[in-house]
Amino acid sequence: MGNFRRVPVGIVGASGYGGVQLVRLLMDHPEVEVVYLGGESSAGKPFGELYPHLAHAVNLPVEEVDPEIIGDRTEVVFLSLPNGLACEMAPKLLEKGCLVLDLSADYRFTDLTTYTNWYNKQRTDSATAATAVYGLPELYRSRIAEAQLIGCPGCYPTASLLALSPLLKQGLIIPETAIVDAKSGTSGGGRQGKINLLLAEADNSLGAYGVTRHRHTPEIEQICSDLAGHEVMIQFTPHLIPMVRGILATVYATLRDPGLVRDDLITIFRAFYRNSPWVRICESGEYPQTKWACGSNMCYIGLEVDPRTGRVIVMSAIDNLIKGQAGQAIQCMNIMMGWDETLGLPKLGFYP
Ligand SMILES: NC(=O)C1=CN([C@@H]2O[C@H](COP(=O)(O)OP(=O)(O)OC[C@H]3O[C@@H](n4cnc5c(N)ncnc54)[C@H](OP(=O)(O)O)[C@@H]3O)[C@@H](O)[C@H]2O)C=CC1
Ligand SMILES: CC(=O)N[C@@H](CCC(=O)OP(=O)(O)O)C(=O)O
Repeated sequence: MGNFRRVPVGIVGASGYGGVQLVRLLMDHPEVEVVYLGGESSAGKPFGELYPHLAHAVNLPVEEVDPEIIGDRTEVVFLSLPNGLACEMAPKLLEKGCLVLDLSADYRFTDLTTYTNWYNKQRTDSATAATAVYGLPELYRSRIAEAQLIGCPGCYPTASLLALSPLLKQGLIIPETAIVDAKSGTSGGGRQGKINLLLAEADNSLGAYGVTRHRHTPEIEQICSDLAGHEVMIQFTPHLIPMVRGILATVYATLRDPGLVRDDLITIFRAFYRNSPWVRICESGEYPQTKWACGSNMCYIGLEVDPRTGRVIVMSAIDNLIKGQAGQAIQCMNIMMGWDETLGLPKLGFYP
C-alpha cells in the first residue's frame, strides 16, 4: 500500500460521442486517472454542463487543445476527433513520451496514398504513421503491446473483420466472393449534427449509402489482404437503420470446401478466438442481435452454412461506440500497459 499511482490520461474530443464513452468508462478504470479533457467549441465549459448526468462524477473543465500542455500532464492520450486532426497532434504527443490512441482514420493505413485518396488530405507525418499499429487486438495483440501509437479501427471494419478473419486466415473462403452487408445506428455519424441523422429523417426508414465508395472499404480490404496474404477486394455496403447504437454486419462468402458444415466452422471460430475475451461465438443456432452487445465491449458472432449455395453467412453484432470505438481503444491501452485486457470494460449490455 502507499505506492499506488494511477496513470494520468487525457481525452481530446471529450465532448463527442466517443469522448463521453471514454470519460464514462475511464472514470471507473482501476489503473488510470482522467486528468485532461479537450475540445473545440466546448472548450472553457465544465464537462458536467455538457453532460449534466455525469456532473456528480466528473469535476473537470473542457480545455483548449495544446499538445505541449497535454504531453506535460498525461502519459496516455486518446484522440477522438474528426478525421485529419490527429495527424497534426500525434507527432508532438509521441515526442513528449505519451502513448497515443487515435480513434479516427488517420493512423489506420499502412499506405498513406490510400488514406490521401479516400480522405482527401495530404500528410507530412509519414515517419510517424509508419510506427502505428492497427488496433484490433484479436488480430494484432502482440504488436499492440509493443506500440506507442495505435490507429483504432472504424466501427464497421471492427464488426466486419471479426466476422471475416477466421475464414481468411485459415483459407476457408474464396476471398473475392466476400460481401459485407452492414447496418449502423445513427450515433455512428457522431454528435456534430448532420441532417440525415435527425430523428425526423432517420425514423421509419432504412437505406444504403456510400455504395461502392464508403471509406471503410479500403480499411477492410487492407486487413483482409494481410490475412489472405495477397491483395483482396471486398464488396461493402453500409446502411443507416433507425436506432441509436449498434452495428450488425452480415458477411457472405463462398466456401472453398462445400462439404464444411456449421459445426465445423463453429469449432474453427471458437479455436481462433479462444484467447479473445471480447468475442463470443453463438453455438446453438442463435443469430446475434445488436441489443445483446449494446453497452458492452463484446462482439457476438453467429454463423450458418447454406449447403444449396455453398456459402457461409456470418453475423457479427457490436456496440459501435464501445467495441467499435471507445471500448476497443481502452482494450488496446490495457494491452499496451501490460494490464488485463478486460480491465475497466463492460461485459454485459444494457438490454433487456
Ligand atoms: N461514432 C462512432 O460510432 C465511431 C466514430 N469513430 C471515429 O472517432 C472519431 C470521433 O467520433 P465521434 O465521437 O463520433 O465524433 P463527434 O462528432 O461526436 O465528436 C467530435 C469531437 O471532436 C472535437 N473537435 C472537433 N474539431 C476539433 C478541433 N479542431 N480541435 C479540438 N477538438 C475538436 C469536438 O469538440 P467540440 O464539441 O468541443 O467542438 C468533439 O468533442 C471520429 O474520427 C470518428 O470517425 C470511430 C469509430 C466509431
Ligand atoms: C451512421 C454513420 O454515418 N456511420 C459513419 C461511421 C463512421 C465511423 O465511425 O467510422 P470512422 O471512424 O472511420 O469515421 C459513416 O458511415 O461514415
